[in-house]
Amino acid sequence: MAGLLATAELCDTNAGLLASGELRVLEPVFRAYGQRQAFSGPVMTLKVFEDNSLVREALESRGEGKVLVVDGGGSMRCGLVGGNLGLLAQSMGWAGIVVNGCIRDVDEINGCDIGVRALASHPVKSNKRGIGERHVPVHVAGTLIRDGEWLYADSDGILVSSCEISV
Ligand SMILES: O=C([O-])CC(=O)C(=O)O
Repeated sequence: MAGLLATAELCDTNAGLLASGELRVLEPVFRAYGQRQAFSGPVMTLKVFEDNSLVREALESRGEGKVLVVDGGGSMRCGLVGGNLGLLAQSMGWAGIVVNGCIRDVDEINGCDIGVRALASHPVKSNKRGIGERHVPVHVAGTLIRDGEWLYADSDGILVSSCEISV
């Protein structure tokens, strides 16, 4: 796709970075949502548990092409992103959202011009108590992801790199 890097090609041409761990592959546990099947950008991390206050707060700021990585601890008990937050992410210029947890309002999110990856959907909303951490290293799908690293997602999978990779 124009302007986006294919993850398979990135892995083929950066075997050294893969071996050193500078380039890492998330375990293939995600479902794809949103209009953008492929997306990439610098990462902002959040660590939360069944509370999406910090997710809303992050998406209310300018995305500038960034990818919001939300480590929701893999909870299967509520959705951390819904249709309103999907629209907010789109209007604030986020490239995508990766959720280690669930989302809801799937049909609405699928209409948004962003890329979304999540473990599953769940109809229940999350708590809103403002609890969580911003910009902390997170472990998602077997992979360490640090704030400011680069994430590349397409139909084949999701990669995280310590620095931006160009072809
Ligand atoms: O606000 C929430 O909890 C998530 C949601 O339903 C939405 O974004 O529309």
